[in-house]
Parts: sequence; structure tokens; C-alpha cells
Amino acid sequence: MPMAEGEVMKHNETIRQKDTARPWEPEESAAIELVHFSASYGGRSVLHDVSFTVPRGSIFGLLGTNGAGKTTTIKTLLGFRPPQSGMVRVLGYEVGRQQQAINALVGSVSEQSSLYDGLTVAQLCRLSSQLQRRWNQPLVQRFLDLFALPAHARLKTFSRGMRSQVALCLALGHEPELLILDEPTAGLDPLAHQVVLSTLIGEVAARGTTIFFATQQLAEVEAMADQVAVLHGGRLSLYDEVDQLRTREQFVRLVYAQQPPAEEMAYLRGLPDVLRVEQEGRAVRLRMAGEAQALVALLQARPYALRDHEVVAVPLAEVLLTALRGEGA
Ligand SMILES: Nc1ncnc2c1ncn2[C@@H]1O[C@H](COP(=O)(O)OP(=O)(O)OP(=O)(O)O)[C@@H](O)[C@H]1O
Repeated sequence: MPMAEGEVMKHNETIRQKDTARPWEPEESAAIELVHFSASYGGRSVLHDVSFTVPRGSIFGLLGTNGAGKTTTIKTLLGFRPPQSGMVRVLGYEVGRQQQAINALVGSVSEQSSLYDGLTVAQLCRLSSQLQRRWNQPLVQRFLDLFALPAHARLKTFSRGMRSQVALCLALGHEPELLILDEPTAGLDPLAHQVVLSTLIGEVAARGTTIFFATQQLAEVEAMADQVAVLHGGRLSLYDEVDQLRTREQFVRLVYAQQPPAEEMAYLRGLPDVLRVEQEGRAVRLRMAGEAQALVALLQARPYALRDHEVVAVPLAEVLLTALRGEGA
């Protein structure tokens, strides 16, 4: 039975409330929250119990090897796939259930970005502006100019890298609170790569937009990310602040007066913060978590004379590689 006018208004109001009511006030909420999130395709589990939070205003990198589950995570955030279990919130809204509200606040460049080959950039801008509630054409033009993209050329004349730049410009047109990018620099030459990264950092993030990007590139995480999550085989193998990771682990090179006996090597391997021990004659190389000075003092008090020691931070790239291999904390 059709609803009366008053009922329709009440019904619409209920839908609107359901669609836009956020569990928190926006300023209090994280940009993205995954809590015990799992995903599968046709019964095959591909993401297992993944939890992380993307703070508002940050740049967050999701790093993983081929097939690790990055695109599946992004498809879930964009509402293309429901989570199999767990909870996924974007800007305080639940994905799937409140997707319209999310879509109005999120810009994205991913496999789902459909670009119309026969249209010029200018025509695409007009079309996109009609599909969005708000549109900042001067801003889009500014980004098009930064990438030196010709407004009146048809998309079919563009390279893959140029297309992804157009997609990025269009994703920024409605001034999203959150930008979700699946491998934003795939197919870009080194110069274009540099322009995209510096634009994302210096222009987009600087405006307060949260950026969540999936990548296979260690250098991209090093250059851009405030936080990183690493996926290995669908599980989280690392999740931390990038600055913490730069100092989190140390290589300690110990030089003993004489080759240390097996008993000393076993002692070193048994120390709680020691992750790896390699011996070569009188020299021993440790990889350890945390600060090294207390450990060195402990070893200096042992019966085996230490001639020398040297401490250097494990490079961030090495920490990330370890996590990519699934050996992270
Ligand atoms: N449509 C699909 N049907 C079945 N399995 C899929 C589908 N899409 C992805 N998968 C599987 O899910 C797992 C995760 O894939 P996903 O595309 O999320 O990984 P990814 O980290 O983005 O990889 P890449 O870096 O290679 O793009 C892989 O094992 C993949 O084979």
C-alpha cells in the first residue's frame, strides 16, 4: 500500500537519520577503523582478523606483496564488498550500511575508477561536477596544471600514467575529507611519480585531507606515510608509526677479544629483545628491538671480553621488508 505524504516524509527522515547518523562526532572519530576485519572470495579466506585505525589528517600506507589483500581492503572501504566479519567504519559511518554518506566525503582512485575514453578532460570535469553535490573546478584545474594535463585532449590519447593523474584530479574535485588510493603511482615515470607524491604531501595532505594509500613500494611509504600497516598473506604483520619504525630496531656489531664460545652464543640468542644473531669469527652481529646501550652494558659485564661494539638503527626499508616476508612483530 502506498504511503501517505506525511508518512513518506517521516520515512525519508528515518532513512536520512539512518544514513547520516555517525556513531561519533566527526572530529572525535578516526578516518578509518578496521576491527577484526576478515574477507573471503567464494569461501576462500583472503584477509584474516585485520585491525587498524587511520587517524584523521594523517597519511596512512597499506603495504603488501602481490595478492596480500590490499585491493580487497580498499574495495571494502569503498563499499564494493561487505566485510565477511568484523567491523569497518569510514569517517564514523559503517561501510555498506551508510555508504551514501561515506561516498559524499570520500574521493578514490582505484580499479573501479571508470574513465570515459572519448571525452576530453574538460568534459569529464563537467560530467563529474554534475554527479557530485559540490565541485571545486578551480582546485581541479590547479591539479591538472600541476600535472600539465591538457584540458581539451581526449582521454584515449593519454598514457596510463596520465589517466591515473586525471583520476586523481577528479577524485579531489568534491574536496573529500578522505582520499583512498590503490597504488597511486603505478605506471608513472620517475618525474611524474615525484610530482604526484609531492602534490599528495604538499597540496592534498596540507589541506587536512586524510590519505589512505595501498602500495607495493617501500620508498612510497618512506616518503609519504605517517603510519603503515603491512599485510602478509592476508594477515597484519606490522602496524606502527613510521617514525617509530625508523628507530625501533638496531643492528649491534660486537667484536670479542676471542671467538665467543657456543655458551655465549646461546646466551645471546636467548635474550628477549634479540631477534637474530650471526657470528663470523670474533665478530657477532645482533638484530634487536629497542634501545641497545643497556644490552651492551650487560654484555660488557659478561666473562667474555668485548673489544669493540657499534650500534646502527635498522633502516626502515629493512624493517618493512622483514614485515613483507611475514616476519614482523
Ligand atoms: N574477484 C576475486 N575472486 C577470487 N579471488 C580473488 C578476487 N580478487 C582477489 N582475489 C584473491 O584475493 C587475494 C587478495 O587479492 P588482492 O587483489 O586484494 O591483493 P593485492 O594485495 O591488492 O594484490 P596486488 O598487489 O597483486 O594487486 C589474492 O589471493 C587474490 O587471488
